[in-house]
Amino acid sequence: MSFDDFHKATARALSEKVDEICAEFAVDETKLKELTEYFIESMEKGLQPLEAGQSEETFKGLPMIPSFVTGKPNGTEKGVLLAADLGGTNFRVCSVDLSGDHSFTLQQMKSKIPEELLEDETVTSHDLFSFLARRTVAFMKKYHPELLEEHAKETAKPLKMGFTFSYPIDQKSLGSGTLIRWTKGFRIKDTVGKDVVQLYQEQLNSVNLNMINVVAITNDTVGTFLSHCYSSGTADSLSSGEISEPVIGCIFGTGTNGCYMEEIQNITKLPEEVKTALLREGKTHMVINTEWGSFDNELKHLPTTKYDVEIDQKLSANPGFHLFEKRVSGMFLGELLRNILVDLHSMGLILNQYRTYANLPHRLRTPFELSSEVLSHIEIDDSTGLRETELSLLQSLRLPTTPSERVEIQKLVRAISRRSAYLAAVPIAAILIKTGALNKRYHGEVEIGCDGSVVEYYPGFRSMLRHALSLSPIGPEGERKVHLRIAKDGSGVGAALCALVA
Ligand SMILES: Nc1ncnc2c1ncn2[C@@H]1O[C@H](COP(=O)(O)OP(=O)(O)O)[C@@H](O)[C@H]1O
Repeated sequence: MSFDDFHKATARALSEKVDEICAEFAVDETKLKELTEYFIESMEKGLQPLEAGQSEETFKGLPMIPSFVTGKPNGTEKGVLLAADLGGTNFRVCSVDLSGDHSFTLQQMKSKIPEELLEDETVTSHDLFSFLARRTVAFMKKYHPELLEEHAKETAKPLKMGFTFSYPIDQKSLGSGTLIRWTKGFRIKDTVGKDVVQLYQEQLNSVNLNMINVVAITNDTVGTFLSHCYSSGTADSLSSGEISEPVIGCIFGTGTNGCYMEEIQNITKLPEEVKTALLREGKTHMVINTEWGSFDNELKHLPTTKYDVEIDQKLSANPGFHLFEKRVSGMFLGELLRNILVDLHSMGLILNQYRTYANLPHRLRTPFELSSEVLSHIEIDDSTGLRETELSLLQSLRLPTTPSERVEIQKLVRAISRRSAYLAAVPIAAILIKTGALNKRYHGEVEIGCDGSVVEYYPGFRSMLRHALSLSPIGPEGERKVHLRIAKDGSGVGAALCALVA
């Protein structure tokens, strides 16, 4: 065989293998229906008390965590509040001034979480929470020296803070929460089982910020929902004739999660005395943090490729958990592509200038090095010879590629993102069906408040999600009633709103 023929044969073999992999990533109408039905079943189970012998730590179903938030803001709330937000990549401290007319002003300081807090196995809770307290001091000094001064006086009132903590916690009240398990990077063992509000407050006290009272803990998803409720229904949207109702808050960023309002009657896992007390106060609904990243941890219905198994079992901090998240969220999209490329290389189909695995560029061998942002550039590259893809891969991974390899890489990227967006439609369709939201009121139009870089910036993510909604059991008619809204600064404002009602 000539050199040229050999190359053509390899390119053909690569293309065939890639098509085979892409087919494994496909999610069709039947699968969407099956997944949506199973999601509804999982929600119903998750609202019930744990069975004998089960614990929050080992429970494999949908966590469906009661948030103790029992009302939706309507945009008339007022006041200055503080908020802190610990996500998977950043820690933010903000002050929020709610003006009472659906608008607010926000000041914030964002700090990247240092690598060693995420990776070092010897890190303790003290290390993490003292970092958070030090960043809080930095924020107060920079943006609110007047409040610090004020608080030197004895007459000063404490400042309320809401803490957005985007990891599964067990809550018994709005003001405390025990960590169930870390997800998205952290591995700090001694935090599990502890009240993270208390850990944060102790460190704030020890840096002389005891005038800050952490009064509410919430989840980024619940925060997104509340903030969306506060901003929604402005004069602008009403004059455009919209009468849609906020029903879901969701995140598609480093991780993925969602929340909605459930009838308190249906939350049978709430202790009877709590339920009766709430109902006596006239509360009828509570926001449920579904923790949908954990949907189908038993892998009864989720589409699963060998790459999903590899990432979950060998490369993630929490094997066997958050399996939905590992197929959908920003943290895993690039890692899926990286694993596929390494596998195709091991079959001799791609990157053949590197003889062995050990010869591959270091970055291609490093787990979680390839960010979904790179995939977002490849997704829409229509330049000649996919030059932008070439540059993106060179820049991010120091990886040179041939034009025909790039065509195959783009196919893979599109298959990975499409599966992510299609799966993202499943919980949304399921919640709309379970709550009957599309049949309520006259038109049944609903708003979904979304936050996170993937839903905000990944090209085509929202339209793919919508397409999947139209294929799902809510059908094209249901899909048309859904308004996806980006909830900006959701978690900060949401936490402030939580602190306000605490
Ligand atoms: N332009 C982009 N396109 C696609 N994904 C992005 C983009 N920018 C950031 N991301 C991904 O989004 C995730 C970060 O999500 P983000 O919502 O910004 O933060 P977090 O979820 O940690 O609060 C990362 O996985 C990152 O790779």
